[in-house]
Amino acid sequence: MGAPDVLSPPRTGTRGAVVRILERLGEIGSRPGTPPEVALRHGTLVFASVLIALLASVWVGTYLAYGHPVSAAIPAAYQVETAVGLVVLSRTRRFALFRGTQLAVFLVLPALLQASLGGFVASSGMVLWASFVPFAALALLGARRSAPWLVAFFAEVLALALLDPWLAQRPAGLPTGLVVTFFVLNVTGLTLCGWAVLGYFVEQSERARIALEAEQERSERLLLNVLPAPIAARLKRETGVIAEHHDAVTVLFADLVGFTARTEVMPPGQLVALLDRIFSAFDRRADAESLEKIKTIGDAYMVAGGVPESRPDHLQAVARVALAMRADIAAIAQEPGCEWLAVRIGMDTGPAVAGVIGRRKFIYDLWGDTVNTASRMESHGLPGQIQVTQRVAAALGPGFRVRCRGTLLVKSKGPMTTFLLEGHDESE
Ligand SMILES: Nc1ncnc2c1ncn2[C@@H]1O[C@H](COP(=O)(O)OP(=O)(O)OP(=O)(O)O)[C@@H](O)[C@H]1O
Repeated sequence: MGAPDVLSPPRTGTRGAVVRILERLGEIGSRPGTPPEVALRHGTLVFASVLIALLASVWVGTYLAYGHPVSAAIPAAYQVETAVGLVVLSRTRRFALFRGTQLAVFLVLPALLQASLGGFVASSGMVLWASFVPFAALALLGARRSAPWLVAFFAEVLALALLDPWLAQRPAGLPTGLVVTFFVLNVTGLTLCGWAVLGYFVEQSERARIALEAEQERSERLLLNVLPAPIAARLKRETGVIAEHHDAVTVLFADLVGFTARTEVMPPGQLVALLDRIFSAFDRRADAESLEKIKTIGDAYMVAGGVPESRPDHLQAVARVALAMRADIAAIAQEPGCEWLAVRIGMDTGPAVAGVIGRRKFIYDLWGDTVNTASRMESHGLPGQIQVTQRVAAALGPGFRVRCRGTLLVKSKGPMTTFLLEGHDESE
């Protein structure tokens, strides 16, 4: 069962190239086995750090050009710190260390740069960049653990505000046009970084959501393969045993006669393939009548009607399936090498308890006298025949042809009059 294509990000064109780069970045800080959502956070910070380090070149170049090497050294220090941090991260995979230093450096450096340039106005509000820190902390650490970073940012802005009159006495003296340009750059740059990081986050979460949905759908399909839908729904809501009494159900057991003996002469692969072919045909017959396949037990097949939801025609539906199963086996037995194949079918109808028991490898099953008797009808039956109880024969109704077999001594039950279901007249 292949995963749907929606899971795969685009692999071609510019978008594909960007996705590949982002994925590589995400791998840098993640140990093998890191859950995808955690790796996503790692990748986001690495991506943001690299993006901002690249943008920092604009400030480094400009301050150098205008003769402010100390101010230029501050964004350059961020670039060096990021490069060293990434190398250490890729070697140690200690993401917490990288995260802590990145946040701290990104909180402190814009404030230092602002101070070096002469306060809020002269630096074009450089401390704005530090507002990125509480947002990043929120995304990386969650609301509670990011609170100290928010407080630290506020404290920093307050300290700079208090120091501003003093800092403003030593302005960097950059041309007004450049100061305004930097205001524009700081505001737009910060917005661009925020947008890109948020966009990356949204894109990744969307992919994770789609992957999760596909996964849920797969498990749902698997669950519905082994449990009837209403029972699966109940099992998801409730814990504990599910056992429901049903007044009227019909149970069928079908056993492949001589199959066990064949295991000694037929290659196992061939035998299993034949069993698969037969049981798949039986599955189709049960599905066609909307009956609940209960299980296979070795070379036996069990199906029931009237569970988990009651239906008035449970007996007739199971009887039709019994005849169809017998016809399927008769057809396969015509094939060369399969002449030995025959099926013995038993049926009974009446009350039963149906449900799910156990905690592991559980299945939906049925219990009670009706089930035991249906099993006995099969085990005391004849190859190629459908043996049914008197109550089945009496309730089948028009269209079904039955013949009395006689009285049998049935294990655990004593003498029982049984019947053989011979056919069904479609016209009835
Ligand atoms: N849910 C079920 N699935 C498969 N087989 C079942 C189920 N319930 C009952 N049977 C089978 O029905 C048959 C008859 O059951 P019953 O309880 O009358 O026999 P028993 O006393 O257990 O005797 P034994 O198991 O020795 O044949 C048993 O072979 C039992 O395995």
